[in-house]
Formats: sequence, structure tokens, C-alpha cells
Amino acid sequence: MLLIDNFLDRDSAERLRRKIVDTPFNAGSSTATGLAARVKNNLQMDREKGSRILDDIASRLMTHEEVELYAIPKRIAAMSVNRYDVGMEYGNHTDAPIMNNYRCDLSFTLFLEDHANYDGGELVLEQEHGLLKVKPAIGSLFLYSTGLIHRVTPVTRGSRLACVGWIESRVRDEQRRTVLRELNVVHRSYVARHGRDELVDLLLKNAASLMRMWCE
Ligand SMILES: O=C(O)CCC(=O)C(=O)O
Ligand SMILES: [Fe+2]
Repeated sequence: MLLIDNFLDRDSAERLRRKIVDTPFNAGSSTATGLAARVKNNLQMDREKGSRILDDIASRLMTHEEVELYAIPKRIAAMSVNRYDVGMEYGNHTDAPIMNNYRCDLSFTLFLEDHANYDGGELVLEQEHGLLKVKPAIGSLFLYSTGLIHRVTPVTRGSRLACVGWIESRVRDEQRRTVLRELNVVHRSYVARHGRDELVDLLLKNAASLMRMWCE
């Protein structure tokens, strides 16, 4: 998982938030499938009326350097902007593995409300080593493996606004993505210290081979 706390600077996040607030919202349960529909109690921005907003977030995501390195994104399988008012929550669930015919490897939440403006509304993930609670500042992006069980706790004051979405990666296996990312770190650190030499060429050759072997 990865938290990028300045994915959007405060001004851009605020501007985006104001555009979203002016767009109509519908009941969120209409877009959940199976068991998730029973535990989902939130509001969802109208997909058609908010399509420019979703496109804008998608293009920022697909071109963000840290997202590119971490997720190796191929495309975004689905996205929505959700609002949780007082009493709303999304109980424990796992996100669907396939959306719109695309595989979902990573889930993300872009936080679009200042965390001082609402109570509750934490994103809670069940991990091997216990629970992880996520409630960062406005403009933060959190990425996590789609297979994890997670929930959004009830909002008890104010409203929680966030954009959520699912990424199909070019490299479906998380361990392989880690290898590629860390080779990139080795490459950059080595060049910074020693400049470019024949070892760098060898490293890049092998990193490229791994990418070709693993990418889809
Ligand atoms: O709003 C969030 O942080 C996550 C919501 C969620 O789990 C979902 O929409 O599937
Ligand atoms: Fe979810």
C-alpha cells in the first residue's frame, strides 16, 4: 500500500471539491453488486453529470510519477466519487475482482474533504498484522491491493467526500511490481552516486527483460 499525501495540492483539491459539491448525487447502493450492496450506505456523484470531473482525476492519476512506479497502471477499471453524510458507512467487504471487464489489481481512495471537517469515516483495512486506519488530509491518495477486506466507519459529524477507483496494472503480481520498483530505486541511486557506466546498462537491460516477461 502507498499513501501519497500531496497527490493534489490543497488549492487544486479545494477547487475539485467545490465542483463536486455542485454536481448531483444518487444512492450508492445502486452500483454495488452482491453482498456489498447490503453493507453500502453512501451517496454517489452522478456519473454522467460528473464525467468531466472523473476524467480529470483519471488523467492526473495515470500520469503521476509515484502512481506509475507503484501501480504500473494499464487502465482504470472503474471510478466514482462518494459522499458519506452523518450515519452513513460502508461495512466490511472485498471489492469486485473484475469491473467493466477489466481486472482490478489496486484500489484507491482520493480524499476530498479536510479531515478536520468530519468525525468517523475512516478507511479501515484488515491486514495480516492487524487493522490499518487511514484518514489523511484533503488531496491525499491512498492505494492498496484490491483483495483486502476493508470498510468505511460511520460518519458521526460532517461529510466525508472521496473519489474511489480500481486500477488494472500491467503487472498483476504485487511481488513482481515490488521487484520492478526497487530496481528503479537502485538504478536512480546508483546513477546519482557513480554516474552512468556499464553496470547501469546491464541493470536496465535486465529490468527491461523482467518488464517484458511480466507485463500484460
Ligand atoms: O471511500 C473509501 O475510502 C473506500 C470505499 C470503498 O470501500 C468502496 O467504495 O468500495
Ligand atoms: Fe471497497
